[in-house]
Amino acid sequence: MSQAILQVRDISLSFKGVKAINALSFEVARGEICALIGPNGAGKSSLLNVLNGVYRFDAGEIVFEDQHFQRIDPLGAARRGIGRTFQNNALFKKMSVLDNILTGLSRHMRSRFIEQALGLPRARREAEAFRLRAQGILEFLELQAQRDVLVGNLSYGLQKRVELGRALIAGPSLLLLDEPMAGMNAEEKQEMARFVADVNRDLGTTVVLIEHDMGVVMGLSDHVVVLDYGRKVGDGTPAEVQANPDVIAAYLGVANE
Ligand SMILES: Nc1ncnc2c1ncn2[C@@H]1O[C@H](COP(=O)(O)OP(=O)(O)OP(=O)(O)O)[C@@H](O)[C@H]1O
Repeated sequence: MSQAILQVRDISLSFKGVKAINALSFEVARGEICALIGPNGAGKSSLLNVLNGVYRFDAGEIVFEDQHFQRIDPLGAARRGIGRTFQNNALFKKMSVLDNILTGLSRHMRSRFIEQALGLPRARREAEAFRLRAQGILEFLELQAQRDVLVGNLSYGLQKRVELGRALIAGPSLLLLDEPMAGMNAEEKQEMARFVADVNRDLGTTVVLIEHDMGVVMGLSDHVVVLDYGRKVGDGTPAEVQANPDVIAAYLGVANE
């Protein structure tokens, strides 16, 4: 088993001639928290969409768990252990917290719809196992008290936590988080950072996250990759990246203006 859980090799992606990602290569070590940073339009979300199979890349390859891919599809990515949350959360507001978390398993069900509808034994056993897993996630994320609350009635910070739970229930080995702290107040950010660190440490999940708050990035990540116009302009520890003149010019300088 290689040290790197993920290798991005020379990946390019264009939209009608606009290069969103340009010959990008970097590695994510197993067990680390890797932050992707860069100005708006740098290609960060596009990269997450490439990694979980939503966008088809034009060139290069992805190596995940030592397997080489020239193409990834969303179902295949989910089944191989790549989980994902989105920038604008896509929860079901009129469903309970528990049911929202259970929707994270829809791609992993073995029993067929007809077996579920008829309540056949395999479907019943599967449903029970999934409920137990959901219960474990609720406890881990300290959401037991909100188990039956409709998601639309929760605070924004708690909704983001439910979204994390929905991604976690499938037991991903690699979790992609698209701005998990966006729009949060300082307290909510701190709380979410704690949960991301707990997921990484206690569940052993490798995390790749996009984040704009430099304080959060520097405190939480083991590794930072900096993008600008679809290219990599920095790659190293938070301290190395902070001291890199190209990064300061491309991003940190701009952010500090
Ligand atoms: N579906 C799409 N169709 C056309 N162009 C797109 C699409 N998605 C992204 N782009 C373009 O690709 C480039 C990279 O965008 P992307 O959203 O990946 O950047 P980002 O770093 O995530 O930015 P932000 O921080 O604003 O979310 C931009 O020029 C964007 O306009």
